[in-house]
Amino acid sequence: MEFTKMQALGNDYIVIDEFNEEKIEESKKKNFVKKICLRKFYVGADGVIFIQKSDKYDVKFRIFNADGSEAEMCGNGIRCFAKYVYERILKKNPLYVETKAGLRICEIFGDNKADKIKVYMGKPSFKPEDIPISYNMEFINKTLKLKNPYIKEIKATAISVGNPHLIVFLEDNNLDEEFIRKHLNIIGEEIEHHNLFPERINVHFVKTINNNEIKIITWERGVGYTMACGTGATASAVVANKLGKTGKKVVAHLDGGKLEIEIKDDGVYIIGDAEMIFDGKLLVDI
Ligand SMILES: N[C@@H](CCC[C@H](N)C(=O)O)C(=O)O
Repeated sequence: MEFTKMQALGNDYIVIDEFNEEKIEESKKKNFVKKICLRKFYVGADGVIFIQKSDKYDVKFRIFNADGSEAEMCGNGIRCFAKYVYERILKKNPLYVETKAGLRICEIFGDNKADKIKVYMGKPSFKPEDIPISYNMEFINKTLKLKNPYIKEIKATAISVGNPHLIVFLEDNNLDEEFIRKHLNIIGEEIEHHNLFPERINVHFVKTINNNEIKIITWERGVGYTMACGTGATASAVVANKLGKTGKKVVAHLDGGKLEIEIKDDGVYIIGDAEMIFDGKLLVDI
């Protein structure tokens, strides 16, 4: 079985091209993803992207986390996907992409190659049912009770950008980066599985640098610590703007690099790149 390893901001994915034929049976996808993402035994990645035919738009994007769960959207993954589709399947620009979160539009910059990709990320929502969160009103700057030994409660905001995110500002919680990095495995894991979030949640610890820059440490649902999360950066920028911390154009600094985010009336846009690392052929049965 052939695959391509790609990365965007250090968020790494195995891309499987099923545009013309299904390579992994639907019922086997979850277990396949869980195994192939194991870094010591197989290829290793934060997740797997499947490229499929769409009945509605140009092409269909499916993203699975390393634990085998299927997510609705992925901001870094969709740039990897768009680069692959544009360079190897369909030279169409912009690309209209079907995702579990709805339509996403990828505009490609570059002559023959997709050097940069601008993605329309849709409209964010704070509605509890969209996230989902078991709370009777919008969860904006509210207190979340925790049980770990390091921190008893945090002030945070829950938002959906197609997938669920909880945004925690370090400055609003008197926390510093070193503390979060040290205890991220415990705190991130607890929040991801908190009973307020029936479908679990991605968690981001954000520091406001100035009116147009933020810094983010990410814990991803179904993966754990990752070097970046595109939907998480989008969500963080929207919440920072909503809380009056930043303007509508923000540069997010992530452990894997920088992402540009712009909030407009019709939704949010991100601009960044993606890279093909290698093509591979799986020699073991998974
Ligand atoms: N890394 C991604 C998000 C991938 C999905 C996420 N872990 C979820 O379960 O919602 C990104 O760049 O957005």
